[in-house]
Amino acid sequence: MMIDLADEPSLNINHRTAGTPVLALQDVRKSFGSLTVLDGLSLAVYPGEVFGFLGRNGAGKSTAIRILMGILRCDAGHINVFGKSLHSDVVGIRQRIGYVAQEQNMYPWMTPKVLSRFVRGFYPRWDEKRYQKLMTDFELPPGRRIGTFSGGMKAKLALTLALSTRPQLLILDEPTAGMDPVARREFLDLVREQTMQDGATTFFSTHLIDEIEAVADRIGIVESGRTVYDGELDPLRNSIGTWSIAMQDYIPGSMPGEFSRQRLRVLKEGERQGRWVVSLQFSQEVLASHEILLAPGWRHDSMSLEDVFIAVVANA
Ligand SMILES: Nc1ncnc2c1ncn2[C@@H]1O[C@H](COP(=O)(O)OP(=O)(O)OP(=O)(O)O)[C@@H](O)[C@H]1O
Repeated sequence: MMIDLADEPSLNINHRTAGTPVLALQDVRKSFGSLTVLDGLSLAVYPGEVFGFLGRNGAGKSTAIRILMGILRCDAGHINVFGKSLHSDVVGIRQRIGYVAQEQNMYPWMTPKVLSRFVRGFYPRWDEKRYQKLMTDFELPPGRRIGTFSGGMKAKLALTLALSTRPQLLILDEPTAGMDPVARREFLDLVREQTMQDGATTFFSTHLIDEIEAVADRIGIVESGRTVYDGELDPLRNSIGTWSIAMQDYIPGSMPGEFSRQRLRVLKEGERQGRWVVSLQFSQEVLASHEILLAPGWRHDSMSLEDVFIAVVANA
């Protein structure tokens, strides 16, 4: 039986339109000299969601975030935050954003206690009670010099600061780098809990797949400065499958089922441990219908989210 693929398979943008986006990037471009880092990046983040921004090292995540924070200017494209153009009111917009950078550059001679006195003046919504509570929850010593903190402690302090501004948008740039697994889980749980409490929106950059799985409602995958997927995790996971067959049974060019090569996307195929392995992406309708009839000798192999991510970025 031929399978009828109603839609062309694609990795295109599939927005869930839940109101006006809190954050919208459209065709954003940025180069450093001859190096193009953002090559038409587009994505939208909706109110109340945790959006995982996923990409390999060097994909352009931090550059995009630095542009969002007004630290860098893009060469072209449009950025809207809270429904208005970023450049119309960078300062006002920043006051409503909590930002945790990849590396913490805090004055090493300050203590958390002194730091809160220093920072609160910049943020009209500063919540000292919350600051104290989070410091206690994270077991951060209020009177110790920040220069003596470990990387994980600094990241927790940065999150504490960001959340104490009662942000409407929390932007986290690979915040758990350098944390042990227990601390990382604690950190992610807190992000989830606090943002749900406030109804805030979170934009979370990482290259760690398990973090995304733990917290994100939707994801954007960036590769070479372009969005290669923007949507929920399950449809992406469900649209990709891997099948394999023993090498001696493989007929070159054959497929694991009766479907035409033109109507699907071959993400990867090749020999691995004596088997011919094929990773394919289908239209979601076909997968939802469970109509894939395997040709003799083929078996369906399970795929982790990491496999899915690798398949997607390798073909971007
Ligand atoms: N100021 C700069 N001048 C020149 N090149 C830069 C600059 N900032 C970033 N780059 C380059 O831009 C590319 C993307 O870097 P970026 O830090 O945005 O990636 P990333 O996705 O955040 O990576 P990672 O996960 O490793 O942090 C890299 O090749 C980097 O070397």
